[in-house]
Amino acid sequence: MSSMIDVKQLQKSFGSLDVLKQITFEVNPGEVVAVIGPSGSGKSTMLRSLVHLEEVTGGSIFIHGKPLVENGKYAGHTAIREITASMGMVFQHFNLFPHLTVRGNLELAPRTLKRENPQAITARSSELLSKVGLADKADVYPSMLSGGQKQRVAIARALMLNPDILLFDEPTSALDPELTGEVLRVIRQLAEENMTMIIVTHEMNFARDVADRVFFMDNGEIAESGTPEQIFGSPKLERTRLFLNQD
Ligand SMILES: Nc1ncnc2c1ncn2[C@@H]1O[C@H](COP(=O)(O)OP(=O)(O)OP(=O)(O)O)[C@@H](O)[C@H]1O
Repeated sequence: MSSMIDVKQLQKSFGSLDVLKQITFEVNPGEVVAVIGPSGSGKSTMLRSLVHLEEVTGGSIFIHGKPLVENGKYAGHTAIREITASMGMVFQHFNLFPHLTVRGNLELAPRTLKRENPQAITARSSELLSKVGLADKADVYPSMLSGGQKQRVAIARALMLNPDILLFDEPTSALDPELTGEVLRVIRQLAEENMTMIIVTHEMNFARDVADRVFFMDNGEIAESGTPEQIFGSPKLERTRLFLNQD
């Protein structure tokens, strides 16, 4: 089985700060990977590198076997656009466009790309808003929504271009505790539908339940990786336990 995401010796520095130190991992189709670890360990930078929101300083990223960057050398603009279009990203702070309605947020990218006719795009945005339980919010502006609703809109938006990989950067960290459940339910449903996902999260119970594998990042490295049972259950993983106990 060929891997969906193949990262080799990924390296990223900001000046003299080595944020990613030769990170290597693979993600298989349909796999859900939860990334945990202390603040500043490089989780966001790793995720953002996959969708070219950060340029790495060394190493390789292959998506579906296609090189986004190989040994530190980036593919051309067209190839980068094609490769990153197969991935959707959901951010901590939703990043919705405030001047567009919910439906406008979903339809902006597909309308700009003009790959589908407008009727097909509208049918798809309606379908995805139903999927995240917000069919009745199509015509409202983001400012009218709760944080949990905004994040569900952001997830629906990320699905509009039919990605086969979804990346989540702390999707519930900006939410009041009572609103995290509705967002986690949507992510769990996507996992049941076999969406390939990498989820950076501080929700340990969620990571334990939904992930096939857990990466524990520390100081720019994947310090430990394994099944949730291995990561959360083994007394051998001292560094991980220390972090989990702090949380
Ligand atoms: N644009 C930047 N310029 C300089 N340093 C940066 C930049 N972006 C991130 N860093 C640094 O890189 C390190 C890793 O940051 P990153 O956001 O990837 O960590 P993280 O594990 O996601 O942390 P958190 O859980 O707090 O979001 C931090 O020390 C951060 O200060």
